Amino acid sequence: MSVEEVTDPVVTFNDGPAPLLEVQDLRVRFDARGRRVYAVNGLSYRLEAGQMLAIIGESGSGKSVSSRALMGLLPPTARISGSARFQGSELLGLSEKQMRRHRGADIAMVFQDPARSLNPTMRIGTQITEAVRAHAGARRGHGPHTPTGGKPPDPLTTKAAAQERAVELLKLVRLPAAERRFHEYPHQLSGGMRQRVMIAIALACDPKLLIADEATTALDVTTQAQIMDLLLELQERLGTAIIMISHDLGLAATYAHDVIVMYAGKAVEYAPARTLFSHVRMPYTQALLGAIPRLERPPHAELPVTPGQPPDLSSPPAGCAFAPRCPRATDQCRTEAPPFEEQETGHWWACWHPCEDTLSTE
Ligand SMILES: Nc1ncnc2c1ncn2[C@@H]1O[C@H](COP(=O)(O)OP(=O)(O)OP(=O)(O)O)[C@@H](O)[C@H]1O
Repeated sequence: MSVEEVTDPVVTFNDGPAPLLEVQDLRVRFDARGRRVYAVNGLSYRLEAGQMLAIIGESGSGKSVSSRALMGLLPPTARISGSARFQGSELLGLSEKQMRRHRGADIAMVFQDPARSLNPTMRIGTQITEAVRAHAGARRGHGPHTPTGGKPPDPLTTKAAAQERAVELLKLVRLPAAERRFHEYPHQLSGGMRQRVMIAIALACDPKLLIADEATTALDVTTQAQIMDLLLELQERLGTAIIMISHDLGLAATYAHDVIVMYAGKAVEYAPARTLFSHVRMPYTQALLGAIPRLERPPHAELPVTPGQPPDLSSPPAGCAFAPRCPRATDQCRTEAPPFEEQETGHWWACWHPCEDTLSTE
């Protein structure tokens, strides 16, 4: 089977005003060393400005790959198809130069490991100042150190103004003693502080969309809650839309407006958070809910969802990918993939034998 041969009907949304981001039938496969991996297999969703969408699922379900595809951050072995329209314009298929414009001005990403993303040899103030100047340059179509081609330079490309903005950003992300920390190196900061710095760098471009990929996973639960509160506050104050990628349904339930549950590269359930958690339909979501991480669980431990493993994405099964692990599975599930459809208003799922409300967590 190849991605091109997949016959799932393409999800279509009811007409309405164009959202900030509309992803339609996103597919990503990797071709390397004679092996083909079907990492994302027809993902569709909409994200409105100022909203938070959580993408949830076990390790390997395609959460990161689907988001990196939007940012043009996948290796050349990736084959991408579908559509991702950001403010009405297509992101997929852009050249690296065109994509850099978006990364520099509209969309930013924060990753799990701030220690690796920050330069250990540079003071954090310098790193944020550079980001501010680079984005100001990108807005004007030039870098901080390149000629302006007759255009007046953006004030933020000057060092002093950019430094001032950098301190402002550190205060915005509530870094304690921002002015002092400005002169420190990453190793002098705690993990939570470093993540605040990464968020400050991401905000340097005033993004309309922030993708937080397991941004709090490496942190202890208290710091995790502080960072999530910060993201929520920024979203409310600045109107930034957020895609939160996480293993953690508890975080999604607390912070997100909408939730997508992914399994084996597909969305299997998608609804406003309140609907999803009070009327779980997909047995996989039900299994995840039974496995919300306990406080003592190590942060990177696999979710003990339900016995069995997700399928090998180099040979996806013909029927429902969750069938081999699903207590409700029948022969139909093993042979025929259930369509992903809006089965109740605003609530999408892909299951032949969905859970009834009596099984929900209400
Ligand atoms: N560069 C690559 N080449 C081949 N396969 C890849 C590549 N990157 C990711 N994959 C595969 O794509 C699938 C989806 O990976 P992805 O990182 O999106 O999962 P995830 O849900 O984000 O998992 P995690 O929570 O562990 O980050 C996995 O099977 C992974 O092994």
